[in-house]
Amino acid sequence: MGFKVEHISFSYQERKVVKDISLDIEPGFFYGILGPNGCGKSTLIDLLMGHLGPESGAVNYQGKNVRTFSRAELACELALVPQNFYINFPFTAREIVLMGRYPHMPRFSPPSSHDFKIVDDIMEKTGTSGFKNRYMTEMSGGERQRIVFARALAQETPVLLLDEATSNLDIKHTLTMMDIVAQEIKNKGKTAVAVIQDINLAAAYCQRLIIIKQGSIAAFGNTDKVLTADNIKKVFNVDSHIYFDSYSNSIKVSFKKSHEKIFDL
Ligand SMILES: Nc1ncnc2c1ncn2[C@@H]1O[C@H](COP(=O)(O)OP(=O)(O)OP(=O)(O)O)[C@@H](O)[C@H]1O
Repeated sequence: MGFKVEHISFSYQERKVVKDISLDIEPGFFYGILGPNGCGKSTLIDLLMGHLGPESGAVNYQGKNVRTFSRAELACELALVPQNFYINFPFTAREIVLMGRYPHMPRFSPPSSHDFKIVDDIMEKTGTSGFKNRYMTEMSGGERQRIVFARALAQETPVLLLDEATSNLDIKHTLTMMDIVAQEIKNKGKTAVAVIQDINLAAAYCQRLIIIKQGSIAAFGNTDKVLTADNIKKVFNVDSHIYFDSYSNSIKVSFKKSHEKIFDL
């Protein structure tokens, strides 16, 4: 059933940043959210997660208002890789990934051998085993981001929400993370909704795009239908050329720089 978002609006103080958004997010697809800085992408993720409540309209998940789920219930359904993850307590990387198992553990019970196996398998898969005993407070931004991704996988939820989850990652780890998300969708029928700044990365992985401009939906649909030069111009005010790239087997966007050639490259 997925998410049914019905006419939601949200303001910070007096300023409306989400304006009458309606969306159906069907299970089993990779959705990308694109749009300029400050257009409301992270706020939309917070509304989907139930962290924020809309001032009008509703976010329904599996036919029920997301705000009526308990925190524990939601943690078994939705896992978030946030844009920023701050921690000042010296947990090790493995302890953080193990936190992804908490929603599945009976109250006051220690983690089982099954929980530890899931954690260790996921750390292996995400290439994070090498620093499992290191403190999160002593890791680089990209290393921390990979651990928070591993924690979200350990939660074993049907839905993954990613808010610029690859922003600190090098190209190898970016592709690894996106491949893992795509496999989770294909093999386990999961749903992913990812805020992505890199339009070409979204084009390569996302089956459907939600393009936002100033808090409203500018375009929504299959990537090959909505990723057009017209939409990019309308939303980002940038000229572009869209083509199919057989090497990456995906749509690519080439952007026009300023009209004057600045340097000879
Ligand atoms: N806690 C807050 N209080 C007041 N205004 C906020 C708050 N959080 C965000 N905003 C404002 O709401 C608008 C939407 O913010 P949001 O973080 O959703 O944008 P975004 O599309 O995710 O941006 P970016 O691409 O820069 O991450 C922005 O103008 C931002 O300044």
